[in-house]
Amino acid sequence: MARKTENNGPSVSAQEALEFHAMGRPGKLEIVATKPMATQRDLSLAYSPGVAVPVLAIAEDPSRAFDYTTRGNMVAVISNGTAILGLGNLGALASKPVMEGKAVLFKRFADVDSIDLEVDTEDADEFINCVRYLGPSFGGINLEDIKAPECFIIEQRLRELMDIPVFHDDQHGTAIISAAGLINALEITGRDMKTTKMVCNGAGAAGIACIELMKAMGFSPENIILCDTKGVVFQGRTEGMNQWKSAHAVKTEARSLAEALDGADVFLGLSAKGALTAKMVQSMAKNPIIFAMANPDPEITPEEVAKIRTDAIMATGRSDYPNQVNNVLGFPYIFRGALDVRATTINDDMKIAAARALAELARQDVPDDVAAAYQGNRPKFGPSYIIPVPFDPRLIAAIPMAVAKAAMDSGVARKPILDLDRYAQELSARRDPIASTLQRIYDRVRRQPKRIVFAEGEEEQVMRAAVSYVNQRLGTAILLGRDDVIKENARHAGIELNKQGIEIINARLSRRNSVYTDYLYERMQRKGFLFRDCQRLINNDRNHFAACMVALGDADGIVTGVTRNYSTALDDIRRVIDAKPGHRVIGASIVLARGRTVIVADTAVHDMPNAEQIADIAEEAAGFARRMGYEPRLAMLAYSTFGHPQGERSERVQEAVRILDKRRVDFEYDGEMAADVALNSRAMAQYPFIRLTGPANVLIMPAFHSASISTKMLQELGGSTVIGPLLVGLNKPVQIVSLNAKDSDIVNMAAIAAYTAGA
Ligand SMILES: NC(=O)C1=CN([C@@H]2O[C@H](COP(=O)(O)OP(=O)(O)OC[C@H]3O[C@@H](n4cnc5c(N)ncnc54)[C@H](OP(=O)(O)O)[C@@H]3O)[C@@H](O)[C@H]2O)C=CC1
Ligand SMILES: CC(=O)C(=O)O
Ligand SMILES: [Mg+2]
Repeated sequence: MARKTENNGPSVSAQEALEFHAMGRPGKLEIVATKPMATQRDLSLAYSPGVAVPVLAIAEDPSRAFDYTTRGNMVAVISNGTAILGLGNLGALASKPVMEGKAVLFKRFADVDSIDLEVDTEDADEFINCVRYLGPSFGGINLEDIKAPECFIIEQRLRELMDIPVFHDDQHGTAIISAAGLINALEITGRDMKTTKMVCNGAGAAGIACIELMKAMGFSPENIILCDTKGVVFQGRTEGMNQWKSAHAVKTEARSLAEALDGADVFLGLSAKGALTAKMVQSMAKNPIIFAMANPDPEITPEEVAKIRTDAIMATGRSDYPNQVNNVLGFPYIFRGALDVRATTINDDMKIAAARALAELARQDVPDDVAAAYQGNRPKFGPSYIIPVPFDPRLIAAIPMAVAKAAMDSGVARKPILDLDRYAQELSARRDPIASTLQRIYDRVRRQPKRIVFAEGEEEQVMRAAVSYVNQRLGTAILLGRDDVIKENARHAGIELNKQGIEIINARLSRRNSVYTDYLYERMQRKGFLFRDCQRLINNDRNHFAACMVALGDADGIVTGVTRNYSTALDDIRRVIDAKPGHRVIGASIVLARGRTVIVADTAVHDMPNAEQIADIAEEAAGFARRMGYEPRLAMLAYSTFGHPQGERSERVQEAVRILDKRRVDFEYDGEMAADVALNSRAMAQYPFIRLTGPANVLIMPAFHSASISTKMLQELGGSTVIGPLLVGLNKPVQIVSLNAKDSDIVNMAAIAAYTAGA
């Protein structure tokens, strides 16, 4: 069953899907220990006798389970497989791939630990009894793919029996996401909820929950017609009814989906593949809103709709079309927020808050790192972009925050969050380990804001970075460039520069122009530069102008690099700014990998340093590590460890270690050693004389090529996040980004420049 689509998104074949699930360890999940289990002592702590201590503590005070066990961050995804996606009742075992999938999405998107449980019964009471006793294991229960009407009874009963959130994702997750998409689609088509006519096809778990939420949000009950396999759910109908359908039965002459849809504004499809025909779409109102959400195949495809109407807003549940209205946008983040306040339940206020936050996100300008989630096609709020994609990195901060606040306001939070700013930062840190390292830097810069000059002010990503710098309250952003060009480029890119904290300076027209020229000439006159050469550099080269601004105190730091290669930009800057007295300029990169942070140097300046220079690099890097908040344990790396195997390259490193010995530096260091010895305590244990007290957190490379190659490989193959190279040792804060830097990279570098300006 090869799936072909006419869009740019991923399209997968059946074979690919099977191979994906079978490759390596079958399935999509494994359990990883969070504590070391290497020694006898570890065993004594983790298991008998040590484990008895938290047991007794929890027996005395059950809330301690959140401190000593996984409970507070653990959600069970539970199904009996009676409504697997839109595939029908295929049983508990067959539902396992979907449930494993939901569990990994919890982890990937919101750092919620999750496990799937497939319960092999269709009997509601048996199912309830199975789940109700699992409460102590979990912080929340996500029910999935259980068919209506049993799902309503099961969820209702479990909510009564359990004191943790029980949330049937197909009901409420779907309702929240469709509500968010619909809020925006109504806005774009100029409709009012109260008068919008909607037809919901599918009167099961998802359909019923969706229209309940829509009504709670302001849709008029008489304007919503519900349909199922028997047609319209009208007042007086007896066939195929249940109490949940009856609650939404309306007085209408319409009996079929086709009749109901005549003139309707909105179609919500939560039924089955192919349920909506071209003819029905034809009969809908102007600018119809069509959410064909059946999975994996929608009620009608976007291609089919496009053939007959060009005025429709079209969404499906799939990731390979625009406007994916799928509950994956909700459940990870909703549980994140609920867990973080130890909510007893997920109530309507929390659901509506999530829907509104999601809708709001789609209306905001999309920054560079978010554009990457959209394959670089920066979307603009409109018919093809009514809702963010699941990979949108803003979701992790926005949705849990809204949910947690709503939980606190509605009185269901057992552990209210007192510092919401800190919570926002913690949420961002969950998405990307870099965020927690940067958090401290951002915090301090906010307390001591700085004026940063963005030397390439005419570039779009630089303007975005400047706006973000100011919006994040980090200080003033100075954009260097021609005023008219900057304004035109900003207008074209939809960037609002007209705000306090953003200044534009045109080097040629600046009243400081002659002062800077004199300053540069003073420095360069004996290095082959005439006055007019300096004048030209100040007029035309923004790196020189920016460097003079900082050198003469008109700004606190510089960010540059998106239009020049690294070494050219550094040469420009070095004409104006020297090394700090007694220091050597180096490049240091911060590498975040598997929860560890290491600083690698020199990643930018010295090609093949001699022993003296390697020792200097080590000192600079150690100082940098301290300024970043790490107590340095520094490994002088080579291909050999303590003399084996011998080689000329290693001798230079050995010599550098001896130089550091003589200098009596005040940090831990040792070498020469191979990278595995430096980073792995077991490998390190083979050298009992080693002077490091633990695995190294600063790695000094023997040469530029090994530094550059290893950090780039870590980034590309190891999935590590690398910040840098950061310039260290200059007398003034300057950071040079890479040519392909995104706005978020530029803001980080600006923040680091501002941070070092205060150091
Ligand atoms: N995009 C998303 O995020 C989500 C999408 N869905 C999709 O919604 C669909 C329903 O799921 P769910 O509510 O959990 O399942 P349920 O089994 O609880 O309900 C299915 C409902 O669909 C109706 N139905 C089935 N086929 C048709 C048809 N051809 N025409 C009209 N109605 C039909 C059934 O009618 P009857 O009552 O007469 O049997 C029933 O009311 C699935 O395709 C699923 O993939 C679900 C959750 C999330
Ligand atoms: C997305 C989802 O949960 C479903 O289709 O059932
Ligand atoms: Mg589902």
